[in-house]
Amino acid sequence: MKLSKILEKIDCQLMYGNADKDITGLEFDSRKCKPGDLFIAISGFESDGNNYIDEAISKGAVAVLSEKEPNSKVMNHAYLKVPNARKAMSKAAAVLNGDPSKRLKVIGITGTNGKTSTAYFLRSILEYWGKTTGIIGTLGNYCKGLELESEHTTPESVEIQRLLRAMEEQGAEYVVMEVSSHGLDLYRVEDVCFSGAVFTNLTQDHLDFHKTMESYFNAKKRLFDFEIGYGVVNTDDDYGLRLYKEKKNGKYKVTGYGLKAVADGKISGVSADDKGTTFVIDIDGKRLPCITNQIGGFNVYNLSAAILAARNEGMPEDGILECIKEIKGVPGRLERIDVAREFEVVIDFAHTPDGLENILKVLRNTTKGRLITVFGCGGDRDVTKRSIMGEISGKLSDFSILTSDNPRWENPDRIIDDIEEGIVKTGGSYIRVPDRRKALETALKMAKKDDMVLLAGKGHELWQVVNSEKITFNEREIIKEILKDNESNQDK
Ligand SMILES: CC(=O)N[C@H]1[C@@H](OP(=O)(O)OP(=O)(O)OC[C@H]2O[C@@H](n3ccc(=O)[nH]c3=O)[C@H](O)[C@@H]2O)O[C@H](CO)[C@@H](O)[C@@H]1O[C@H](C)C(=O)N[C@@H](C)C(=O)N[C@H](CCC(=O)O)C(=O)O
Ligand SMILES: Nc1ncnc2c1ncn2[C@@H]1O[C@H](COP(=O)(O)OP(=O)(O)OP(=O)(O)O)[C@@H](O)[C@H]1O
Ligand SMILES: N[C@H](CCC[C@H](N)C(=O)O)C(=O)O
Ligand SMILES: [Mg+2]
Repeated sequence: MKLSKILEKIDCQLMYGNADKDITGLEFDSRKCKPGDLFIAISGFESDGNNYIDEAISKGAVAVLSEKEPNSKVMNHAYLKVPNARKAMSKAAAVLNGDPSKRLKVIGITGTNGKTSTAYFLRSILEYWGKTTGIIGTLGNYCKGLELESEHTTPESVEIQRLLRAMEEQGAEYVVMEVSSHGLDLYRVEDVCFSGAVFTNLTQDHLDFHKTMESYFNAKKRLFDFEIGYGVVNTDDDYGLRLYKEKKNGKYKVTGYGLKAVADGKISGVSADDKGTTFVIDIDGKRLPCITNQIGGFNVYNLSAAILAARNEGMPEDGILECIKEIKGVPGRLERIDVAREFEVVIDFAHTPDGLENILKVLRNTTKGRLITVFGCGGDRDVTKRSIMGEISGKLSDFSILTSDNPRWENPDRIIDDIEEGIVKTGGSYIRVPDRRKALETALKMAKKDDMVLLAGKGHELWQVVNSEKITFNEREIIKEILKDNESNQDK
């Protein structure tokens, strides 16, 4: 595509060069630049892309986009100055990829917890309706057999637009997409045209990045400031209720859901056993009797959000209710591992205070014996959530094993110190086992008849991030190996 086509759509000044050049791709990382790319120089939190312009050019970039004045003459290479490089990058990506979200129906899901779960449920429901549906989120990006790599839950705008185009080419009519607060703050979804948006909840996480809950909320709220078709909002959540009240009489329809009276989609009659859950949603004078194989109070919320979004898309209610009866669970969320022992093992992705509290309450209700919890907290992330999670586990578990969960550049022992600060307040029993494999061994050795071992925090993750290295760590496999070793030791 000619650079001039992109220029037409963005607020920019052409400082050098001409706009007649052909641009074949966009790249914000100089190390990955290819011939024909437009290099976007971003001033980041860690470094400044402007320092890598020469490298980008040496790798073949033919044009540069930046917020800064050019400091070396890049006459042969068009140089565009923009007020906001991330916003310009998003627009350029949409233009270069032919604005796929204008033809697709993209449903964005935001909130602290439950995005992946709600997205998976919604995709299953839409596909049951016969709609080809792509998904973008924490578990990867998929569409009808196509699998596309990306690093983030909500990828960079350049990747998002590329993914949406690929999904459209794959025949997608719908795309369900997790929208993280980082994604919103860093303008990754600025040029995605959303058919609808869901808000699951807002509880403490990511304060390393947002600093305060208010600015975290404001980031999430941006999804609802776009020109969206409708909103589906959890009104049992305090921040959700604020959002609902603010947007209720606005430009688009907002459906509140929850157990409390204010909801438009009012949930009641929740009843669960270990095989599933039943509940009712009253909406627009109708009763929707929901029967599902899924358990966990939080999944009642996740399913309700998915049901109401599908309903807003025009899917017939009987199809939705039929689909949720046997809907597929989400990998790494409340996932029971078949250990063939008298105790049970569950893997879950709880990595926030609210997530951990919820999963522990669910398991407490279904466990006759002791609840043994293995968990840690991510390094280089919200430090203040650690002691709160320690406190929660101390109160709700019979025994906690404090271990590592992606220490990244931090010292694992220091992270555990922070968790320990919270757990000691409760008087709950615990030990520190920083090596996660040893922590799993300890838990499995302790577990007796009717006990439940919860492995929290890693969920679907098949790795442990130590410094910048991603070391293979597959909890499902490791559990099996440990149990096999224990068996053969007993046989000796
Ligand atoms: C806090 C955050 O989100 N940071 C993102 C941000 O990084 P940054 O601004 O610090 O970038 P930087 O390292 O300073 O570099 C500035 C620019 O120079 C470029 N560069 C750098 C070095 C070089 O040699 N050449 C070069 O061109 C970089 O590519 C970048 O464009 O912009 C980068 C690229 O534009 C992102 O990769 C990076 O994500 C980091 C790695 C990250 O870990 N993000 C996580 C926290 C995240 O986004 N998580 C959310 C939430 C998950 C959830 O709760 O579900 C997600 O959506 O995944
Ligand atoms: N609606 C919910 N409310 C509170 N906790 C939830 C909810 N849904 C799931 N959880 C808990 O949070 C964990 C993460 O769920 P899920 O992966 O769906 O969230 P997410 O918002 O996608 O997280 P991430 O921000 O890491 O992408 C689950 O394993 C479960 O313990
Ligand atoms: N999306 C979350 C995932 C956390 C997963 C947990 N295993 C950790 O590393 O803290 C984050 O980036 O904060
Ligand atoms: Mg997710």
